[in-house]
Amino acid sequence: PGWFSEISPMWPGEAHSLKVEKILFQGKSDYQDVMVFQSSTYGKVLVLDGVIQLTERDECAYQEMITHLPLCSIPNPKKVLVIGGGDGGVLREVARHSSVEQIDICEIDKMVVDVSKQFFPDVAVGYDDPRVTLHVGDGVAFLKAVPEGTYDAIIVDSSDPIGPAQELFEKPFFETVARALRPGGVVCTQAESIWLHMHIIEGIVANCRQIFKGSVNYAWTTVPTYPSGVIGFMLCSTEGPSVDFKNPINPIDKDDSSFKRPLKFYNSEIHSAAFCLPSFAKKVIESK
Ligand SMILES: NCCCN[C@H]1CC[C@H](NCCCN)CC1
Repeated sequence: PGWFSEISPMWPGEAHSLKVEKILFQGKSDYQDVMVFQSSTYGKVLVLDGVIQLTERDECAYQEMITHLPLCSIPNPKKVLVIGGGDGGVLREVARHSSVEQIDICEIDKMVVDVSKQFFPDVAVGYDDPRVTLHVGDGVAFLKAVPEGTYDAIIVDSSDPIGPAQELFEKPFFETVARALRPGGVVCTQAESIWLHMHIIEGIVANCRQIFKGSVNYAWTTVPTYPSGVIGFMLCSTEGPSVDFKNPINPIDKDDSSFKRPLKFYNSEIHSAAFCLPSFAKKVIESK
């Protein structure tokens, strides 16, 4: 009864609101406030420190795009690491790729994992895959301990730069990611909104161009319940076999009945379209 408004200094002067039917969980972990509520029109909603992380109605857009943009750009991904993403949605999408043999996930906040398993079973289903290993801890420390060149793909499903994910937007972190990737390996990170965070994106692109000597591209998609209705991704590859992010080489948009649930959002056309940028963003991103 009433409305939840997502008010934050990260998007001053605006707030997306959702009508609340019932608050289902409220807690405080070692890292952040955790809340789940039943919304009137977007299903259940997960909120961390007052910021919407996912809703049942539109989480498919973000989870499918952040996963399939990198994994459909390289041949036969085998070893995949997810940093963050404790809700399990990215794991669910990675598990669709039959070439994948090992899926590691490093999530700092165990409460996010437990709350997702309790309230978002269709998202946390990703943990059921036998290839998945959960590490609860700091992604930066995890990556430093990983042998060089371990992973084919790393997906950084982080929250925003204010809070526990702050260091996942800084240069040292990108250097540990590059070291953990094989030659021609790929990383896809949550990279904010071109409407709200062009300055943050500018900094991320500049860092990535210095660190990743393969391809560096920015893609974006629509997620109605994220501020400004869009969210972006940095797609980078290390020096080695070339990666053309804009043309998927192993599209999985065929309606393959072998998947328990068909894809709701991703397909090979929207993959390529995701890299088409409006001029104000193109100017900044492609000039770095
Ligand atoms: N697996 C779903 C996790 C979602 N990650 C992030 C949650 C916070 C959200 N803020 C958007 C801020 C405006 N760009 C970005 C995605």
